[in-house]
Amino acid sequence: MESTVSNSVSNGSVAEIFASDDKEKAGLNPRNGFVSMGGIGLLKNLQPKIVSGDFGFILEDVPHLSDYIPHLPTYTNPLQYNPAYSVVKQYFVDHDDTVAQKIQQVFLSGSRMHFRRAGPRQRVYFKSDEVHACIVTCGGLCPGLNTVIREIVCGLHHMYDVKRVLGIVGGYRGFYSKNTVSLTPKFVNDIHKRGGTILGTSRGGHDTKKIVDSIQDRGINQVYILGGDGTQKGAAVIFEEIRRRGLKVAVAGIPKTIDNDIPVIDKSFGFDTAVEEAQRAINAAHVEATSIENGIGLVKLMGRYSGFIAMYATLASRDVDCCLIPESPFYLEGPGGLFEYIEKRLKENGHMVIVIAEGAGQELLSESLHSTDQQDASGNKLLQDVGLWISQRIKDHFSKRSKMAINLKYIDLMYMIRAVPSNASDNVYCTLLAQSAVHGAMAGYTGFTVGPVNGRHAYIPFHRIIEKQHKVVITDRMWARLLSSTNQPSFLSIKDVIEASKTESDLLNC
Ligand SMILES: Nc1ncnc2c1ncn2[C@@H]1O[C@H](COP(=O)(O)OP(=O)(O)O)[C@@H](O)[C@H]1O
Ligand SMILES: O=P(O)(O)OC[C@H]1O[C@](O)(COP(=O)(O)O)[C@@H](O)[C@@H]1O
Ligand SMILES: [Mg+2]
Repeated sequence: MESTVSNSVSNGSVAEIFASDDKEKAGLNPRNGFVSMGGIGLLKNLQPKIVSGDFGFILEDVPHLSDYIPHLPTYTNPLQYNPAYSVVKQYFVDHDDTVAQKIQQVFLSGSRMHFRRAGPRQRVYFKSDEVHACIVTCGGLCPGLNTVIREIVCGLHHMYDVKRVLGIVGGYRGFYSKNTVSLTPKFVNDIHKRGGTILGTSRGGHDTKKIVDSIQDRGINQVYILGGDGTQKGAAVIFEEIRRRGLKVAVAGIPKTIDNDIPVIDKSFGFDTAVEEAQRAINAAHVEATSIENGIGLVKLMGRYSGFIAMYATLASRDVDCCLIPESPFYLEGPGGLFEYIEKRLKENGHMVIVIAEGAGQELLSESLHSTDQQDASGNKLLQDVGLWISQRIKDHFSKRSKMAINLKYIDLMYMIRAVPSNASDNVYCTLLAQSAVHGAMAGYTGFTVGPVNGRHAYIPFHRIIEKQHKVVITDRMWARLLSSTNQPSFLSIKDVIEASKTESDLLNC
């Protein structure tokens, strides 16, 4: 790969080019595109590692321990002698291997953003007996957390002969306020069959100094952090503090979000399991609705700011007549509103199924319930129960203003879909994530989140994961597919469409 940084260097190794403290001395000018982090002022020192090549090729690289620790020794990767791997053709990922962010491209136009491809490297930056790893899980539950924990422990042990892995109990605050647990392959053997996280989790409690002190005091040199957007923000701050102290500690993030709200990656683990689990409730709602005159089955699903679970569960089921998500505003009364649509559907079919994401219609609730701006310990807005509210509004409307007698059954599925163990495909996905994270840390990469981009696992710098939330784009084809599958009105005004197009171009630019 012919690579240049601001037109001034070519043919250099990426890690060499960005032995970062030298880059200003060398007169290089990596693109100074630091992003706004929403409250993480500390990250202002972190500069993206950008390498440009021919024909608009851009590699957005991840940090490496050798960026800030000179003369680090390297070692032959022990996988070279592992009978399972040594027979695999091209087992090691080449230094120049990258993954394209977009596979669909307008001919010869624009830049082509790439990430570093995940996987084992020929040389590693840790000796097996030197590694002291730890794993922590933060934020809400998600199917697959235990599988990732298991596979990090087993991957370190079986592939790299690493014996010392600590479990940090109870999320970030566990670093400084709880005892740790020693994780061995035997200890984690069966945990993928259980929902939740064997390590426990929490919100809030992110104290950077105390966490990094604990890492330093315990002699930990690889930190695996499982969590959603909030957790990855926390991981980015931890990484920066570790780098400031000049510690040889690799920080690897594994994205966890049942809402699928993390950008760049194709999909988050546990999402498929959640969608599958939602099918059972939608089926139940459908059975209830079809068994009684003018039956309405209403199912509330998770999705704080992103309606992916509701959208995919609806598309998968085909029994849903209306899907309401946070990204698509709707209204109740008058022509084109929800009540009118319900009446029409009941007249046509005699029953109806509605799926609603927890974050949908919050602006309508605030108008009628005078909401207070309460937050959870992590600073996430606490939402009002849209399911109960809308059930009541529908009942009131049909009892008072319409002559139609309805029978509404409300199923709140919120926590049911995230406490279950992960399904087969999520288990495989979790295994790949865990192994990619282990390979990356062993190879000395740090300050990265791992995840599939167009089907290939890649190392993605933290700032790309946390700068925006991944949301359903309602001017996109997927939402159009949903509308044509349910036949529901779009509820959109011209103003909403313009707003949505703006969001779409923001997302495309991220
Ligand atoms: N901006 C931030 N900076 C540092 N830590 C954060 C930040 N946002 C969230 N965290 C921490 O990350 C953890 C999980 O965040 P939370 O938003 O609850 O869940 P999730 O990671 O699933 O989005 C919490 O311990 C929280 O304190
Ligand atoms: O676990 P809590 O605090 O009740 O929070 C529920 C929230 O957790 C989620 O399941 C996931 O949120 P995170 O990914 O931020 O952890 C949301 O869908 C939901 O709003
Ligand atoms: Mg979150």
